[in-house]
Amino acid sequence: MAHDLERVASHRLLTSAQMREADRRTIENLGLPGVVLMENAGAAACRILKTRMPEWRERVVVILAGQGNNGGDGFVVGRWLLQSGGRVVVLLLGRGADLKGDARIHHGAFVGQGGVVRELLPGVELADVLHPLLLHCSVVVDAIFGTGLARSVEGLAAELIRLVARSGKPVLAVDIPSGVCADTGRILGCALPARWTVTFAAEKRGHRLYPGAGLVGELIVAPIGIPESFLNIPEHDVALNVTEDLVIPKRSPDAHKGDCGRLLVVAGGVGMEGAAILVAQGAARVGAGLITVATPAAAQPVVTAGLTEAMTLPLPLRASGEPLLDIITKGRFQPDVLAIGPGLGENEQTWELVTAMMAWKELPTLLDADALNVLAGQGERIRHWSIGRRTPLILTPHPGEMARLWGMEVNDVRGDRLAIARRTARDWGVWVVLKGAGSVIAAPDGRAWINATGNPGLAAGGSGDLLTGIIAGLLAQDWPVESAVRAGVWLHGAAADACAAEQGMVGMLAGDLLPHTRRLRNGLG
Ligand SMILES: NC(=O)C1=CN([C@@H]2O[C@H](COP(=O)(O)OP(=O)(O)OC[C@H]3O[C@@H](n4cnc5c(N)ncnc54)[C@H](O)[C@@H]3O)[C@@H](O)[C@H]2O)[C@H](O)CC1
Ligand SMILES: [K+]
Repeated sequence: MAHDLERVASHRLLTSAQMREADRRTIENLGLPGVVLMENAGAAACRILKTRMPEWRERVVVILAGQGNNGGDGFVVGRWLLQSGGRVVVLLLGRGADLKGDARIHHGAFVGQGGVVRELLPGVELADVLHPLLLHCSVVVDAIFGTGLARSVEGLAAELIRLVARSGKPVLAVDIPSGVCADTGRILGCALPARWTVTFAAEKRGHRLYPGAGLVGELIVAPIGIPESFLNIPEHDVALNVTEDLVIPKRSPDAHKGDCGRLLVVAGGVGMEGAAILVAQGAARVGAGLITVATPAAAQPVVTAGLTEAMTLPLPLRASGEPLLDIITKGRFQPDVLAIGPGLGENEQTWELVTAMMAWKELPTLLDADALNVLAGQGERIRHWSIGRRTPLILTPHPGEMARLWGMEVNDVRGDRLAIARRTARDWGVWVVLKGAGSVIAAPDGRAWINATGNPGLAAGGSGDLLTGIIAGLLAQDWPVESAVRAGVWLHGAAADACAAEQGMVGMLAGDLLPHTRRLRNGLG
């Protein structure tokens, strides 16, 4: 039963406007009144509370309610808890008499059932009200703000959130932790961290976008009667990055190394040999057939020593007079896919190399790290490259690299990572992976995905290089670009999660992820 209740019907990540629209359609097209949806929402949250905290009845349940429909859900939770013989106190921000619509109806039902509502009005000594209640409380239900949060949280609401957060009591958030913007994951003023969040019908973007995503705790999606067809509409073009819907080519039983793709990695430099090695190892561990690493001549011996299976190619220094690209184009290795950037250094030579390679041959190409740094402020050039291209161009910046590409502040990138990733993909006609907690993947056609695998253990040198290798290695095996990029990002994070499960997050090395990457990649097909 619980399993069915928690079934995830859709991987779409909705905005609050899209959710309201699905709500409206259900009310108008199915004739189900909003008060029924609210009843279903509150009842589902109540069931989750009881399963997650079986000892809830031993103490008081404190429900924090706001003036909107999120507060209405809170009254439904309260009524069901009362009917199960529990003790409940609702702290309502504002007056019961000011409530409207469905929330007003459920306030009435709660009070009718004998429920206690304490109204919090300006001038109240919040600490005096909260202290004794929290002392005897098992769990706090956060029904202050949901998807209707429209501006920064201030005043009494902010004070309430801060006091409850400081108490350390377990919090079950209704729909979304109050204070988190459902569309962007931004924290509007302050927000209440939850141990569990029960959301309705589908996840919202704010559940997966940081920093808000970090406050959600365990996320449970409960159906409330909204049909799946109202959730899965094409305009709902942002989804959780899962692998089930991806086209993953099967390897034929008689495959030989030439069938598994030839990848040319252009990476590394003196003191940055490890970057080139990690790209190649990532690609090898996801199954790329033949890998050649072109690296500055002075770095080649170290890169070669670090790689048993891959080949290396020395890039001459400019002083040799030989055009950099010649050494690659004259070589016998004819690549299917290019990965350029990690460890090359932000210098003239890298710029020359990147621009020459982009002009050389139209191959699926991934640009990362210094290949992106040398293109700072050159979005127009990137857009030009992508015009008329039949093979994908993939950029994998972290927020700092993205900021440099656009010539903007890194905080502006961080403030709305989804929007900037989508704009980059659409305006420049490229695939984008904007890295960071909850990496955003954006396609040139406007679709986007938020990745949920991975953990802070990845915040260490080398992990980006590994991701580049993984995506390029999958591309080299002729995976469709969407599959290579999405599965690559998923795999990279999932490998980190598997690694953390074994030995913890701290001290995780990019190289530690390789065996997990291999195992998980084999699980994909
Ligand atoms: N959409 C659905 O299918 C269902 C949603 N339910 C629940 O309803 C909320 C959304 O309700 P809504 O009334 O639109 O908004 P909120 O309750 O989140 O908040 C609006 C409320 O708060 C005021 N307000 C907004 N921002 C602030 C602020 N910073 N400071 C103070 N006050 C603020 C605003 O003016 C309103 O009064 C959704 O999350 C679900 O929980 C249904 O119950 C089920 C169907
Ligand atoms: K809430």
